[in-house]
Amino acid sequence: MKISYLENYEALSKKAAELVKDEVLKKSNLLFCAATGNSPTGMYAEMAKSKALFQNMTVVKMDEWGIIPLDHPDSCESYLKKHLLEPLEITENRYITFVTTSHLIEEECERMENFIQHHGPMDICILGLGKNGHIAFNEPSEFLQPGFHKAILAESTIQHDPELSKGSEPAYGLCLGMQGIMQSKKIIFLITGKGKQDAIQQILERQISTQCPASFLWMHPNVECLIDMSSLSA
Ligand SMILES: O=C(O)[C@H](O)[C@@H](O)[C@H](O)[C@H](O)COP(=O)(O)O
Repeated sequence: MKISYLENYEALSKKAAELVKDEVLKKSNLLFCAATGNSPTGMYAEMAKSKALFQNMTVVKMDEWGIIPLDHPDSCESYLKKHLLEPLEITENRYITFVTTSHLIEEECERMENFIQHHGPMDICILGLGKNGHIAFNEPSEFLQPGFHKAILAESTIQHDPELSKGSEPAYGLCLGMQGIMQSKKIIFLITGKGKQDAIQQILERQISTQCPASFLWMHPNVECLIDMSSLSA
């Protein structure tokens, strides 16, 4: 994992967008797996300034909350539409998505896993760091899951949106598994935001543990980890 320290969020966003631009110039039809959340928002805005470069890129949604519908303003779907698909003019046929409705979970996980097996691996996978060390919704646990799966969300993850706890079953999400992440050709790992010092420290200790799924990124040969220095003390 190559670690770069950036002065602030803006610098991190610019650097991350530059890294993607370098890749799209080498291969225009990138398969781009997109995280949501605060970490990549600035990076996507930077990419939108050069949207002509991304005419052939296919975007894959990395994860989605259960319980809330896709058209809910807090869904990953709504986020991607607003921050990535519309600004970059990614057409419907270049966007791979899924629903999280309870009776379709198994089917959707299988469909996404098949997509990855047939069209993958991802050329670029964008990851953010959860406060508890999660990547996508791969939460700290005794075991991690390789495939696209339903994940029961940790308490710190649910705090993102109280609506997620409204259903009759534990709050869940669907997400790309550890194998899909680890097989990506390049990973851009964005570390920014408050309350992440413990997770950052665990990563920097270079000890690989299922209790910090992000620590597995040390085993990947091509990870650009960008750390916003303000998150080291926030
Ligand atoms: O939101 C997602 O798509 C990811 O599943 C999630 O892993 C996220 O990257 C982290 O929780 C960090 O979230 P922030 O970027 O909002 O800090």
